[in-house]
Amino acid sequence: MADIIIKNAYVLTMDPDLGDIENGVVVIENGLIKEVGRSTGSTADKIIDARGCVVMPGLINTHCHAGMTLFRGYADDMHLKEWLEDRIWPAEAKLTDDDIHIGSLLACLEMIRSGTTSFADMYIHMDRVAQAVKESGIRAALSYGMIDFGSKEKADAELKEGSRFVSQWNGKADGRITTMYGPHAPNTCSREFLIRVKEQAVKDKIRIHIHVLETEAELNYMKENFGMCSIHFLKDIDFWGTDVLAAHCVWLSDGDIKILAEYGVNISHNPVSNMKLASGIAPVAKLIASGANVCLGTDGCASNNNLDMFEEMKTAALLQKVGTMDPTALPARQVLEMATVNGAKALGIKSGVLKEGHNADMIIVDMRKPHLTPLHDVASQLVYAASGKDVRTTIVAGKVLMEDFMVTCLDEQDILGKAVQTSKNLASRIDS
Ligand SMILES: N[C@@H](CCSC[C@H]1O[C@@H](n2cnc3c(=O)[nH]cnc32)[C@H](O)[C@@H]1O)C(=O)O
Ligand SMILES: [Zn+2]
Repeated sequence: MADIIIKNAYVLTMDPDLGDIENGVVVIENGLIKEVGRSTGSTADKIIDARGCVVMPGLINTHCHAGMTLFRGYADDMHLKEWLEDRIWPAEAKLTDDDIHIGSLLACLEMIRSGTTSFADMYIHMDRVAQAVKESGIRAALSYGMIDFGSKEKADAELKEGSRFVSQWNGKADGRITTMYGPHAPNTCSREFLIRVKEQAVKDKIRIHIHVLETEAELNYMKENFGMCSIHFLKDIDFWGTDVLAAHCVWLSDGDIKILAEYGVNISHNPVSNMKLASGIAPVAKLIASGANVCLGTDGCASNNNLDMFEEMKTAALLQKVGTMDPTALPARQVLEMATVNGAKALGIKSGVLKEGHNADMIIVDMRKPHLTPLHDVASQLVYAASGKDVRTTIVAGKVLMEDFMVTCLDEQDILGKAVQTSKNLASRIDS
């Protein structure tokens, strides 16, 4: 007997062979998808009737700083450099383990509510982020963010903590937690340090998550200090590969795009953050055309200011269209691929598609709403008309984390109360 059968659903499998199944079933057993099709002979403990709904792979947020939910609305309308150096970094210096735990639980709640089933995170106090992931039931690829600013002492300490985190948490929570190495960026980490991190990551068979060319200032800094941009610089030190997740990649030349595609680098596009911080427009259409794996992230809540991947999908499509002055750029299906299949590839997880043998990570979106009526094209509706608030049910590893808009995995009211209190206490500590 299976665990769950979802029936009467429009099944958006995101699998090129299976395609969309207009009135289909999904069968879940032992955390995995057992069957996807028009009907099933199986029976299950739990039957979910998804009439009028779409069942689809859960969305994968490939660039996040979950603990930063506590800074939602704390520092807006600023340039990245001042935003980080004058507001965010001094505030982060006052964050405690408990703060990060509550902030991460809040992030998990928000993601589960808005249809995200996996996220990639780079932050500090990562044990408590991992604890929040473990408790909530969501899936995540976690990294301790490392910055050395050219100091050998700092480099040693950061790599030690990064490695400790990897060895402590990789594969934990029944495999829902994977880990990555998180060197912050080419302009905050030294060349020597980046080389060491890459060596360690290869040795440990662990992926890498890094910010690359988010701003024009980084491009100028790299040119001044190394006579080349970050893409060529990282090529020069043998950093690139399919094991790397590079966030942002806004300031690329055509030559850079070729390099990223050639090395099979995974690129997390984060359009809302890029627009809010006025960082620029990443050449996503060109990257995809060149064969690069482009996925989608929200970035942290201090530069977004929410974790709604539906909003991110719509923004990605619109930004590419206006950026290239071409309304055919980044069509709805392609954006959905970025947020599902491509994200899974970037994190190295067997999710992002509804297919037998894959992780049972999926969401049910309720389409019986005024703003989702009439329904001519499901992909178009999901990207251009829906929002995270339309997600009715969220399932990760075969466990129902939210059902009929009720979060079942965490005590939502308790976390909301604690988050308010935590951010108040934090604000007064920052001011003192
Ligand atoms: N171990 C490091 C922290 C690095 S964590 C990752 C860092 O990325 C920062 N961050 C968040 N969003 C962005 C962004 O858009 N660009 C660059 N950095 C960001 C975040 O605030 C955090 O400080 C230290 O002790 O300073
Ligand atoms: Zn970031």
